[in-house]
Order: sequence, then structure tokens, then C-alpha cells
Amino acid sequence: MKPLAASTTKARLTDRIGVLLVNLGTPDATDYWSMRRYLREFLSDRRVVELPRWVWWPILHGIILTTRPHRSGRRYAGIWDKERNESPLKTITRAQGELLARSIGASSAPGDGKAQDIVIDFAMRYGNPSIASGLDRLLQQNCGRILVVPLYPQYAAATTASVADKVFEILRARRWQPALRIAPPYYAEPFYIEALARSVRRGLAGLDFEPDAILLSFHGIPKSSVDKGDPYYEHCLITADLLRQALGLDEAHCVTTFQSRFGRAEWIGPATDATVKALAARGVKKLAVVMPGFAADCLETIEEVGGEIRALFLGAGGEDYAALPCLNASEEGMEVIARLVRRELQGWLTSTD
Ligand SMILES: C=CC1=C(C)c2cc3[nH]c(cc4nc(cc5[nH]c(cc1n2)c(C)c5CCC(=O)O)C(CCC(=O)O)=C4C)c(C)c3C=C
Ligand SMILES: [Fe+2]
Ligand SMILES: [Fe+2]
Repeated sequence: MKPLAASTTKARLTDRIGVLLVNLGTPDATDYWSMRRYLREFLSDRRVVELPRWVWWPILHGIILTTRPHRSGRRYAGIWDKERNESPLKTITRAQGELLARSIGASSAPGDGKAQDIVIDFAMRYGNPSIASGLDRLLQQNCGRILVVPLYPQYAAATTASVADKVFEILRARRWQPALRIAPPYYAEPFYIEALARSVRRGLAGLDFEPDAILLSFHGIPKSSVDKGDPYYEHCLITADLLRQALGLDEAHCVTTFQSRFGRAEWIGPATDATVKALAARGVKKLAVVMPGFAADCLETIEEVGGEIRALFLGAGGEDYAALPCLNASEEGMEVIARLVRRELQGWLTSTD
């Protein structure tokens, strides 16, 4: 049997707490090879594409990885922050980590005299900073207790479970493992629903039009995943229902849809693109779109819903359209993350204020 690696780090684990915020991922750059590396890592994940490898491999390597890097690279280039040389998702997730550190009084420098050391960091499931590097940084700082927070309000195997898989895979090679917690999904938590409602009200108040309808658009998943027992669809419907009620809207004026379809299989619906066209055809002229399933704005919210879906609605007869910002690192967004983290740290924290 292969001996266990001594450890990637020579850490001495203590009762210092590490918190790792994790979101989906991002390429290092928008050129063909960076996009290809990112998409390869993403689409090789068995949690994301569940087809048997002998079916998926030729499609992935023969078709998708030769064509999609160009197309996705162009899409990313349109939202890329050239000064920082990174995508919005990475910038926002980093900001969430920094603000969380401030709000829970964590030390960014270990041993700085705070009552209890907490170190906050962030990582991307695909691309960089990787989960491996994030865990390594926390372990190098002797964090013997680690809380991993997948930033997905609704549980999907493709997202939440994939983060857990990666964490377990990395820790498997370590002799001295930290105590580990993984934060649960928070799709129905009052602190999340109330923060969403406040953020939506603020977003609507800033518009120069009053929408005829509001669309709640979630990222889709294949229907087969739901048939196999994935709770994601149900979680999205619960969030949507609670948010609709918190906003005091009826079902005719608050419609739930699913976006970002990938591949040829059937995905859960109704689809965001077809729905905005149907709404415009039915005489809806002013539309606001909210994306409660995304903890941070990203390619799919900015470019797809902010760009492509907008064009579809206006092209089908719509007159005014707004894609409202996600919770991001706003006051409401930070309240959600801080409440979740504080709750999940109970029993580890000597004091929660
Ligand atoms: C919010 C939850 C998400 C679920 C559920 C999800 C499932 C899922 N996604 C794909 C395929 C792709 N998604 C892509 C981008 C992307 N997806 C999410 C979130 C969820 N995905 C985010 C936040 C992003 C944006 C990342 C960013 O850097 O901004 C992409 C890559 C972009 C592209 O090439 O179009 C793919 C591919 C599948 C197959 C899936 C469920 C099985
Ligand atoms: Fe996705
Ligand atoms: Fe997409």
C-alpha cells in the first residue's frame, strides 16, 4: 500500500478556526488554453456530467474542448475585469471573505491577540484559487477546525456535493486531518429570504420604471438529476415561493424560471429565455429579473441574463428590462454569509459576538 503523504504542509493543528468560502469557479484568463483548462476541469467532474465516461469522454475531448473555449472565452472577455485580470465572481468572492473577516472579528494575521483566532479565506471549485490551495493556507496557519461554506443557497449534487467531494479528496491524503464542517444549503432560512427581499426592494426602488412582472431565474440542472433524487429543483421552488410572499406578490406577477442550459439533455424548466419571450408576447412591457440562486454575480448573471436574455425580451416587444444585482458583498449579502457562518461555528466559537 502506498504510504500516506507526510502532509503537503508540516502543520501543527491547534484549535484555531479556518473558514473557507467556496464558489463555483473561474478561468485564469479568457484565452483559448486558459478556457480549455478551466472547462476541462469543470466538465470532467462526475458530479457535473454524470454520463458514463466512455460516452462523455469522446464528446468532451473531441467536440466541446475544441469549440467551447473560443465561445466561452469571448463571453468571459465581455465581463472580464482587465485591471485586476480576473472575473467578477472571483472579485466578489474575495470581497465576501474580506468583509466576513471584519464582521466576525477574525484575524487575517494569526496570533494577533484576538480572543479566538479565526482565519477566513476563499476558493473556487474549478480554477484558482483552488480548494487545495485554500485548505493548505488554512492548515499552514494551524487551523485544526475548518468550516467549508459552499456559497450555494440551494443544494445540488453538481455544486454543493462537488465541493465536499473535492475537500474530502484533498484531506484523504493527509495524515493529520483537521476537524471538518460543511455548511448546509440555506434556501429557506429567514435570514436569507429577508435579505433577498430587502435587496430586491432596494433594487426595484432604484429603477426608472415599475415592472409589470418579476422573474426569479435560477441556474438549471438536467431533469435526470432531479429524477435521481437531487433536491435542487424543490429547493429553488421553496426559495421562490418564500421570496414571492416576502415581496407581497402573486404568482401572476412573479414567475420562476431556470437559465443556463448546457448540452442536449432535457433540463428543468420553464426556461428563462423562452419565458421572457412568452411574457413579452403576452403584453408584459417592463420586466425585472432576480437571480436568488447566485451568491455572486458571474458570467451567467451578467452576460447571459444581463445581456442575452435582455436582448430576447426587448426583441420580442418588451420596453424596459433590468437584471437586479445578486446579493454579492452588499450589506444584505454579508448578513446572510455572516449569519450562516456564525451559526455553523457554534460549539467551536468561545463567543459568538
Ligand atoms: C448556482 C448554481 C449552479 C448550478 C446548480 C450549476 C449547475 C451546472 N452548471 C453546468 C455547466 C456550466 N455552468 C457554467 C457557469 C456557471 N455555473 C454557475 C452556477 C451553477 N451551475 C456559475 C456561478 C457559473 C459562472 C462562473 C463564472 O466564472 O462566472 C459553465 C461555464 C460557462 C460556459 O462555458 O458557459 C458551464 C459549462 C452544468 C452542466 C450544471 C449541472 C449539471
Ligand atoms: Fe453552471
Ligand atoms: Fe450559460
